[in-house]
Amino acid sequence: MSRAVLSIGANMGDTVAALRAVRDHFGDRVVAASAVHATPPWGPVAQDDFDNAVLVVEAPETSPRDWLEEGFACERAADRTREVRWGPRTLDVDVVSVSVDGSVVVDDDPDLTLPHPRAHLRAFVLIPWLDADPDAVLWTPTGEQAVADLVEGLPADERVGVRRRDVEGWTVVREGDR
Ligand SMILES: Nc1ncnc2c1ncn2[C@@H]1O[C@H](COP(=O)(O)OP(=O)(O)OP(=O)(O)O)[C@@H](O)[C@H]1O
Ligand SMILES: Nc1nc2c(c(=O)[nH]1)N=C(CO)CN2
Repeated sequence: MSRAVLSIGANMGDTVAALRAVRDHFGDRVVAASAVHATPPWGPVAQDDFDNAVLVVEAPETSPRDWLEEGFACERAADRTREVRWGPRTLDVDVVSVSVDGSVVVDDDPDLTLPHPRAHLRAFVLIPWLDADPDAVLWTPTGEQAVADLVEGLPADERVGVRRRDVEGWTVVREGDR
């Protein structure tokens, strides 16, 4: 079984519709979904706040590259353009981590680096991930770390800006609930 943690985000257009479209795309393969979180922009570009969520998806026989390609397909469907690195976008789908038959995939391929090399720094990834899976663990070059501990270690000002939203029709599914 292949399992991926996907970080999805948007800060242009109908952001909630864009996140919903990704969730609908993965359908029954979504085994956990965080709440939608409003998050201040991470990175050097001044821009509007994002809406972010984390989906955990599972399916047999799906390679890491397949998960990435499906994310790209969702981005294309949202008319995503890549103008400025870390700039505003209608949809971003990042593959945070993949495991196959329980083993974490570690790869430094620039086209698909796993786990995502900046995930451990990002409140907009870690806080929603913790919401979907309170026991989540992230592989890092210095060993596995509980996502709860990574969140604790973030600067307080990055944590407080991330706010859980109550979005009509968006059901939170916690790991193990299904
Ligand atoms: N784990 C990953 N998830 C998604 N894309 C990845 C990953 N590793 C490498 N990439 C590559 O990164 C490229 C740029 O992706 P994108 O424009 O979404 O980056 P970004 O969202 O601006 O920045 P960041 O990578 O810091 O999230 C993609 O073409 C993709 O091939
Ligand atoms: N809060 C937040 N900030 C970002 C995001 C994102 O999804 N959420 N995506 C970015 C593109 O790489 C850059 N900055």
